[in-house]
Amino acid sequence: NIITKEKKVDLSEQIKATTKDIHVRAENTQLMQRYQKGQITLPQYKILLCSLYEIYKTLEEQLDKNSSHPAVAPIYFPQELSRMESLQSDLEHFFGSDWRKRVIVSAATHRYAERLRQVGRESPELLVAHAYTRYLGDLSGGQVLGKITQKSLGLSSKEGLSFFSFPGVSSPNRFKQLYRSRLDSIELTEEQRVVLLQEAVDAFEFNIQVFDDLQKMLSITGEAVQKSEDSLFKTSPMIQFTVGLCVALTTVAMAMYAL
Ligand code: HEM
Repeated sequence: NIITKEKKVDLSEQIKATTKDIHVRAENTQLMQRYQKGQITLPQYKILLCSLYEIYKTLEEQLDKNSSHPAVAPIYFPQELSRMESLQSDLEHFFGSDWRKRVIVSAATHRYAERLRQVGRESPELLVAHAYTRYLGDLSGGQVLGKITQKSLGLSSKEGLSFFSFPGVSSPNRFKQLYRSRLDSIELTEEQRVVLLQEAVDAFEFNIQVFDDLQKMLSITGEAVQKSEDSLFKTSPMIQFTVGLCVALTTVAMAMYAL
């Protein structure tokens, strides 16, 4: 009828408006704050790369599998956007040729990847929300983050930073425009649209949890190093008890032997 045929709000505008608040939350996570201040260290960056690898590997596997799905096809740009290979070469740069054995992934990253697989299996149109959240982010704030990373890590060349460069995209702004027009061309029922917008918020939430997990892992690793240094001088109560027991038993045994 006439009412439903009235001009609909574009999906690209709706998705941006719906994720505005959670974007601010993502920017304000401790990890992103430290990042922006140029306080990211090499161990921190390496661990972030591991998570990004797991996320993009899964996202791109699911996009490839569903590339002819009517909702996915318009936003399927493997040549221009695919990050898997660039992450592989960055990981190889920082970890060496045995990088595959050294990739460690946090629990939140596993949950994110699990959601991507589930969506790919059960409702591929929701992959649009995930692709939007990562790729448009990379083409926006990601460009500034690339420069910050190079500076923070004191890298003289672009080596190890291929994640941030998109050789197939000559103008990120123009590409973002194209991407938005493709988003707007996707046909969705009203219900699918509502669910997709929520999935975009969830996609940001998954990213926030990954950042929080990494932040925790890093402070624990920091503390763990400190603790293991301390423990060279302090023995645990259990060991103290065991040593005490051995001494006591030896004393008793020696006393019995002497008798
Ligand atoms: C330090 C952290 C971040 C900074 C400084 C930052 C900055 C920006 C900036 C300047 C834009 C362009 C806004 C515009 O074109 O109007 C943008 C867009 C975007 N960012 Fe971020 N961002 C950060 C983190 C993130 C994270 C963690 C995600 C998601 C994982 C994300 C996802 C996006 C998306 C999807 C867009 C496109 C919005 C649209 O045009 O529809 N950003 N960001």
